[in-house]
Amino acid sequence: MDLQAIANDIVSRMESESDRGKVANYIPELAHVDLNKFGIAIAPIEGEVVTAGDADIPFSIQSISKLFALTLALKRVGATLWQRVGREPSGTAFNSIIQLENERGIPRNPFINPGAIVVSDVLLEGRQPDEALEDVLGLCRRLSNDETVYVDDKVAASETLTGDRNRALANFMKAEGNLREPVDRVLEVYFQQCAIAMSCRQLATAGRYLCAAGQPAGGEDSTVTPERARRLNSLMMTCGLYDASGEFAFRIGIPAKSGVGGGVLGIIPGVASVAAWCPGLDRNGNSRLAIEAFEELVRATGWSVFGPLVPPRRSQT
Ligand SMILES: NC(=O)CC[C@H](N)C(=O)O
Repeated sequence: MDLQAIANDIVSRMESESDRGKVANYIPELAHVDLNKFGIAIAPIEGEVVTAGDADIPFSIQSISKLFALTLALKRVGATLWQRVGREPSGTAFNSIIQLENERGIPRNPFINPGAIVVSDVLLEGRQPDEALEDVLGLCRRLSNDETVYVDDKVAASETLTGDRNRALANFMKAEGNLREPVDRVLEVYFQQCAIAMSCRQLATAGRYLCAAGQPAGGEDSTVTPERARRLNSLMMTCGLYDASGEFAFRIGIPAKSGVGGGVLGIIPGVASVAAWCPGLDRNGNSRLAIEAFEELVRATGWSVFGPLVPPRRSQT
């Protein structure tokens, strides 16, 4: 299979797309990013990473960081985490408040904002915010094999200024007894981890730990056991794209995690890790063109955990 030709083809199709969605502007610093950017990187479990388009430009990974933070929190406290965070799709927006009150401060899953804020609390317990952040940043650097991965301070400052909704979620959980550390310190960790910047190449390389766990190519990496990788993948499948997770599973059929910076990381277990990026979002806060790119990719490669996608017959189009 010529992955380079497939990636090039996806980039040229995306270049001609006129409906590119809208950049996230509730975090003002993200509103400056150029809508015309598009990149894709495919990291097979063995061999060279294939890239096309703007695959080496770092972007704000935002909620994709929730995956790395969750990986570390599970290492820290194991399955006890599930007493404080659920494992069900939320069916609501990632920053919804209403469900949290109905469910007494226990977030539905670790990939919506309140769930990730609990995860930040777990990472912070017993240490300083910069130590907890170093843990997440260090994991991103180690997995991507690139020490240049950094926190974009402007994005972190921008979200700290405008993050009142997240403050509301965190204060409510504190009132319900589901946060142990002070709200400001928990959010300091959360806002900064969301502001980690990575390129598609770095992100796809990092995602290999989830597609290679238990495979010979997984080698000695002890980031996750094969069992935990399977569970993280299943959470990505059911909750990784918020309220659009069902639609993504229906159309594309691989575990994935999105962020409002416009990135999507997708895992094809045992095969490859893929990152796509275009900053324009759809109404659910997922990148419009990154999702299209994944659809093109699984159609061209047959990669889907539910079996190959067959190109539609002419009569059906
Ligand atoms: N969906 C996202 O990427 C949301 C992350 C963003 N930092 C927020 O808290 O709103």
